[in-house]
Amino acid sequence: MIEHRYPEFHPVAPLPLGADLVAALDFRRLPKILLHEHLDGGLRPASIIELAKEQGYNGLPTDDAEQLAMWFHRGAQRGNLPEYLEGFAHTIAVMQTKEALVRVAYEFLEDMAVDGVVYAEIRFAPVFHTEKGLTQDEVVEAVLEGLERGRRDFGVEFGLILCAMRDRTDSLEAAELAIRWRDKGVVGFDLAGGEYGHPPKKHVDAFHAIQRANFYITIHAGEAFGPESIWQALQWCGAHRLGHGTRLRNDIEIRPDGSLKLGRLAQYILDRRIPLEMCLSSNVHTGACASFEEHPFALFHRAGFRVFLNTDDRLMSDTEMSKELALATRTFGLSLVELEKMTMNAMKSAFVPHETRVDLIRRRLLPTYSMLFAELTAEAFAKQLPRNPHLS
Ligand SMILES: O=c1[nH]cnc2c1ncn2[C@@H]1O[C@H](CO)[C@@H](O)[C@H]1O
Ligand SMILES: [Zn+2]
Repeated sequence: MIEHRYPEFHPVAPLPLGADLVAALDFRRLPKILLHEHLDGGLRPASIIELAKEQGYNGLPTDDAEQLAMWFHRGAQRGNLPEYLEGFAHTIAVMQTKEALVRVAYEFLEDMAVDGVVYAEIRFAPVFHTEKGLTQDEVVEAVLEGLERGRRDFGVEFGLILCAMRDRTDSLEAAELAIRWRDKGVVGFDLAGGEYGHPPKKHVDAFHAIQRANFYITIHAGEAFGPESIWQALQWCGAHRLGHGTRLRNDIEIRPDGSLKLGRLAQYILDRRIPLEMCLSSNVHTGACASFEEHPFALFHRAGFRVFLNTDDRLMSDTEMSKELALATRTFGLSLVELEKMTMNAMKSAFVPHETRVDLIRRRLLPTYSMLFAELTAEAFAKQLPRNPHLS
């Protein structure tokens, strides 16, 4: 594949940046945007053990950090969403005090810095963190405190998304909580939890409250249920983005000649540029996809949908952004142009003001990508030079 961004400026014919060069990149160096990750799905195993001791929680299956990581990962790979979600009982159990919440949020941003993420949206359900007496407002305040400290210390920008849970009946309260905390770090509202049997339209009151406040909505849809759930998320609930959207694949037909026939829903999502927060590892673990190779991410991407990659639950799915990008690059032969495009897609879809998005694109994304293009082009030229036997 010929890959070049500024051929008109180049004195010589552009060189193909072969897939091998791109795949050999250290993916931590790519400036990344993460919009779909759960705070309670990404704790460090060692921190869980320490926090459990501090809070007197005896329910952990082991107090060896490596074993614990493996335990979470094993439990999450059973091929269905309800079992995937079981591990959260333990992470939530150790996130019940102000100190614990501040720490987990702070460590999240430190992990983001190590992974090369420059802007992250993190989500969680405050209602799960009141077992020891914190109010939901105190819970949000503590998480924001940890995130603010993390922003100062690690230079990673963030936005917080509050989740309502689809099997509960208090989504309106969750929406009101999100609205109360907007302008203080909360940037949007989500609906999470088991999808099957819990249609988003049950929560229209919550979504209408968000819409009336001119606020932002993303909804988990099309992960464990089909296009009907995606359609409800968009047309009943007014979602601005979709969490996963994987099963939108069922609304796209591949004709024998390889061309695509889009159903009305898929065409709408394409035309309206609805962002799809895709999560490869998590989808394979929950059974939304049988394998990485069969994941519709590349199909969507190459058909022009506004897609980008995410981690979902770094602990449960044993992943990080660099890993997801490497995996996608190797599985689908992504080029550097495609990686950059996907990162731009994510930044454009963030729930922060337009000016902030443009600023991050200019300051954090474009310069690093330009440098990487230059570096890889130089490497490709160097490979073509005849070997000089006098220089070792
Ligand atoms: O992939 C997912 N699909 C649906 N719900 C999820 C997923 N990962 C986590 N949660 C749910 O969201 C809550 C708030 O963060 C978690 O407690 C978990 O129950
Ligand atoms: Zn999720």
